[in-house]
Amino acid sequence: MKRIAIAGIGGVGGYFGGLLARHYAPSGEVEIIFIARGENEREIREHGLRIETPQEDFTVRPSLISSDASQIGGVDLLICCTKSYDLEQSLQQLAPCIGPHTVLLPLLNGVDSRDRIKAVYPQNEVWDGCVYILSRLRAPGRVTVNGNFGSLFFGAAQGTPAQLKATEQLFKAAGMQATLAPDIEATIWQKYVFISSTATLTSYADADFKGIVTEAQNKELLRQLLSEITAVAAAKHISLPDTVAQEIFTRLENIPAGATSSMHSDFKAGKPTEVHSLTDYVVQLGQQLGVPTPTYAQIYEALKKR
Ligand SMILES: NC(=O)C1=CN([C@@H]2O[C@H](COP(=O)(O)OP(=O)(O)OC[C@H]3O[C@@H](n4cnc5c(N)ncnc54)[C@H](OP(=O)(O)O)[C@@H]3O)[C@@H](O)[C@H]2O)C=CC1
Ligand SMILES: CC(C)(CO)C(=O)C(=O)O
Repeated sequence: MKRIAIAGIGGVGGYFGGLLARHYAPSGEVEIIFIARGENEREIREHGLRIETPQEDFTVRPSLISSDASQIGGVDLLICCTKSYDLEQSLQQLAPCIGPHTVLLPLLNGVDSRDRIKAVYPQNEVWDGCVYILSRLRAPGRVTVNGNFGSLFFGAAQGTPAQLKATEQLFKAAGMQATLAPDIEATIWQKYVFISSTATLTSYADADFKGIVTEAQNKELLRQLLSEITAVAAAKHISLPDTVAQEIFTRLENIPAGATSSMHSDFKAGKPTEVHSLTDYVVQLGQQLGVPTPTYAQIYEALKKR
């Protein structure tokens, strides 16, 4: 992997792309390309990308930053970090970067990104991935990370094993907590069960993560959402640990005070949201698989009107 592009320099792309740029861009050992637009692109080009974490603050400069795919040309790995509702448009726009050997790796929340990418680029190798991080683009060129976790899982059932292994080493050398997951489908579903249920409920109840486990009515709604989504996963033959729901309650109890899901932050800010991929998708899948999801359906109807 000699040319790696990160599409979408927001909370996720800024943090993980930033770690790659810090390690590889100065030597040029691997070219790290940021695909960003608007004020964010201008600010990063002029002053670099500032990353603020609880441990350290630093500024990185990528090898190249652009919104113009024809200026970038072909890349070996394209890491997709847009929001779900921007996935297809960004992929179409990035056609000049995607040659026959380009591998694509989505890090979006959701379980259908790989299929959606395959629908646009059926010939390409597409991996799958997910991240655990609390990170926001606070201002153009400035990413802030909250909490002491920031991990990335990736893998592919039909990927090239040597390339997957080499990429894990490349990520780790850059200081990323990256894991090549043996069963990536189960890994992204485990993340999905967490984020779908909590993003749906934090948005609906207008409460942060702590608020949905401390308030009795919210706690009951969370139990119902978890029971519905795990039934959908089981009907899809996804092997999740029996403890998945309990682990989510434990994780929520240990999350920093005031922290909330990115979907809840987007609802509060009046921005577009990922409600389709995080809430409605479970209802749709439930209907296809004959699994009732009444709590999801009722909350989706309410969120749709906001
Ligand atoms: N933030 C977090 O802590 C976490 C987020 N996630 C998931 O990761 C994904 C990304 O989230 P997040 O990083 O928060 O999102 P952000 O909105 O912070 O970042 C996405 C970026 O992509 C840019 N973008 C979209 N289309 C294009 C394009 N065609 N060309 C260039 N740039 C483009 C957007 O630009 P513009 O603003 O101009 O639209 C924006 O800067 C989501 O699926 C989210 O659910 C997962 C775990 C944690
Ligand atoms: C819950 C969290 C912060 C975990 O990574 C997340 O994925 C999100 O807010 O989108």
